[in-house]
This record gives sequence, C-alpha cells and structure tokens, in this order.
Amino acid sequence: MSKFLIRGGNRLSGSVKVEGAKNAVLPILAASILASEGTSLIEDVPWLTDVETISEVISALGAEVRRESSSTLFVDSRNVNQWVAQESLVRKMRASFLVMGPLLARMGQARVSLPGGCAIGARPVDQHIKGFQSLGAAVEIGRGHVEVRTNGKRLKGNRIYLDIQSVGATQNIMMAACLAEGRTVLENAAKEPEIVDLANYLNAMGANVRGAGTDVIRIEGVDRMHGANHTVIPDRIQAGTFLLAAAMTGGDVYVEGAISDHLKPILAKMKEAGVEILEDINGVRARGGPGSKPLDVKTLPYPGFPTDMQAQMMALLTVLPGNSLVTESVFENRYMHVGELQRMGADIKIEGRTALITGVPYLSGAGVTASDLRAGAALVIAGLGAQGETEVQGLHHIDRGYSRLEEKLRLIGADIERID
Ligand SMILES: CC(=O)N[C@H]1[C@@H](OP(=O)(O)OP(=O)(O)OC[C@H]2O[C@@H](n3ccc(=O)[nH]c3=O)[C@H](O)[C@@H]2O)O[C@H](CO)[C@@H](O)[C@@H]1O
Ligand SMILES: C=C(OP(=O)(O)O)C(=O)O
Repeated sequence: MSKFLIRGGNRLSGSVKVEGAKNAVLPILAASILASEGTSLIEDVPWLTDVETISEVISALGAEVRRESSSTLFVDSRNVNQWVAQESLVRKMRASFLVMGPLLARMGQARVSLPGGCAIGARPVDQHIKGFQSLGAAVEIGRGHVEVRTNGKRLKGNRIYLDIQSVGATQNIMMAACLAEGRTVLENAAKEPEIVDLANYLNAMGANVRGAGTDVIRIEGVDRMHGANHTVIPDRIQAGTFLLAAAMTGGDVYVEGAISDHLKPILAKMKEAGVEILEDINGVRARGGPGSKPLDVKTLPYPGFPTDMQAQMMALLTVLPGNSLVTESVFENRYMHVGELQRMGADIKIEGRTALITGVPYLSGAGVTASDLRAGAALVIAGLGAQGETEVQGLHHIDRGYSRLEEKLRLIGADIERID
C-alpha cells in the first residue's frame, strides 16, 4: 500500500498547471460512444485512474481508445456493438453509469450495474431512470443492475423535470436525448461547467443542445452523430485544491489555467477569510493566508460552493481563528475526513449536516487515512500546513482525481514523497 509522507511547514510558492477536469472528461468519454461515424481526439485529458477505468468501460463496449500523447486520447466508437457494461469496471467507478444514456440512444438497449453508494452517501440513480422512462424506454431493475430498452422504437423527446439538480442525471438524459426523435426539454437541470463542456462536445459531434449552463436545457434530436475534436476544460476542483494548499502554508502560488469564473464561490470564501486572491485570464494566484476570519460555508449545486471542495476548505478552517460553520447539503455523509483531521489536533464538532470548527493555532502531523478522493486532498492540505510529519494512506482515492499530486506539490516547495 503506498502512502504519502509529508513534512509540514514549507511555504508553497511558484506556479502549478491545472489539468483537464476529471468530471468533464468522464462524461465526455461516455458520450463518445454516440458517434457512429468518424473519430474523436480529446485534448487535455488528465492521467487519472478514473480516466483509465472509463476508457476500459467503453473499450469493452467495442470502442478503440488510444493515448496519442500524455494528454491526448483518440477514440473510435464506430464499432461499438455491446450493450452490457462490464460489471467489474462499473463497480470500480460510479461515473461508469454515464454510459447508460449514450448506449440506450445508440444501441436501443443498455444494461449497467447499479453503482451503489460510496463513502460520501447513498447516491441513488432514480432521476436518471425517470429521465430514460420519460424518453420512452422500458426500465427493469433487478439482480443489481438496471436494464433499459426502447423495444425497437426510437427514443422520443419529452419534457422532463428533475426533482434534484443532479449533475449525472442531467448528463445521462442529455446524452440519451441527442439521438431521440424530436425535442427534449430538461428542466431544473444542473448547471455545472462540466455540463457545458459536455454539451459543447455533443454539439461538435453533430447534436443540437441549447441552454447548458442554465436550468433549462433543450435538445433537438438528430439522426446520427460523429466523432469530434475537443479540449477538456480545466479542473476547477484541482485548481481550488492548489489554491487552498497555498493558503494553508501562507504561500504564494499561481495556478496556471484556472478559470476564475468557475472558481467564484471558492475564491469568494478565500477572500472573505483574508487570503489575497489575484485573478487574470490565464490563471489565479493565492498569496498570504491562511486567513484571519472564520467562515460560514454551505455546499450547494453550482454556482454554489462545491461539495467537492468542502473537505479541503475544512482543512483550512481548522487553523482560522474563531468558529467556522460548514453545512454539507449535497451529500448526506461527506464528513469522513473529520475524524482524521481531529487526529491532527483539529477541533470539530458535527451536528447532523453541520460541522462547527473552532480554529486551533496549528495542526500536528499524524498517521491518517483517506476515505475518499477529496477527503484525501484535505488530509494532504492539512499535512502541508501541520507541524511535524504526516502519513496519508489510501492514495488510490487521491489518484482518482489528481495525477502525480506529490510531484506537482514538490515543484512548488512541498516536502512530500510517495512511499510504496
Ligand atoms: C463524475 C462526477 O461528475 N461526479 C460529480 C457529480 O456526481 P453525481 O453526478 O453522482 O452527483 P449528483 O449531482 O447526481 O448528486 C447530487 C445529489 O443528488 C442525489 N441524487 C442524484 C441522482 C439521482 O438520481 N437521485 C439523487 O437523489 C445524490 O445522492 C446527491 O445527494 O456531481 C457531484 C455533485 O456536484 C460531485 O460531488 C461529483 O464529483
Ligand atoms: C465525488 C467525486 O467523484 P465521483 O462522483 O466520481 O465519486 C469527486 O470528484 O469528488
């Protein structure tokens, strides 16, 4: 089992380049199977285990996926001929469920294992299923999987209202509707930048999707789609993680490629705490820190504060003077990092979905374990700011969303190594 060994206290400084967004590239690779003609070149693909998994999922369905360079993937989906996603792969990564919409649209049927819950919550897929049914698919749930089929007919556009602004359901339904007959209107849709990125790729493939980024998305079905070239947007969560790491160490770090517009809720909170934030068109810089004012943070769908930054923000709050409040309103169980931060000396009390964090003068290094991806990122941030040595276990979670994180952090002055 590998672990990170972090000797805390180094001030981070310099420039770090943000990679393409994991949460954009996963649905984009799922969408690539809608192309019955031509091939796709996807640029700025991060080197992550999740990307490998989705590549394996679509390869097993008949697509050809090839790395053209360290950040470019070639995808040829013309020969996709399977409609059952491989269970062992789907169980490895929840986002594999995103192949259901495109498979249903392209093959007229699809079977994908129920992804189940994970360390952050139960994560049902009822909204995805409601969407497929509204488009005319018959749905069968049993033996741990969901099977959808059109019974020889084409999907039919419809008006669909999501009960929850679900990112995955918005993407899955949007992809299925691309090849449906007529117009689909998706209301109360999620508005994340990754949804806009997916819509841009779909449109480049010949789809007709309008309104992505607002809560009403209109999709006019087309008869066929083709491969297209696309560059993935920068990862706002990764960018936010580097900015918070800089603040935690009182450093000065420029995150090259970060889009400040996508980071608004994170930057607003960092400024409120007293961290200096400088934005330009090529990136964002965080200087000074960790800040001097406690914060009240509530996670919400975009453009609210992202749940995927909650744990990392909490790491910073542990050393801000006064009482900070965090309310996790997106996932019911996303506080697994709290116990680990407490082991490092943090003063945190949980009451239902709210955490009360009373700032301590400093954290102390300890042996801690990542329970999920962002919990892992939070522990790395905490370790970078802590006095003494921190060992972080559970790196397979971190590797899902940050490629070679230790190398990037070392380049900006962190004392961190991976020990196998
Ligand atoms: C690969 C990817 O992009 N993952 C992101 C995506 O996950 P994901 O797409 O799974 O998250 P959703 O937006 O769907 O989930 C939001 C909330 O809605 C609930 N829900 C969702 C679907 C459904 O059918 N029924 C239902 O009740 C979930 O349990 C959760 O409480 O958005 C989350 C919220 O920003 C992020 O934390 C994840 O990093
Ligand atoms: C929760 C996350 O991802 P996933 O939806 O793939 O579990 C995340 O990126 O923080």
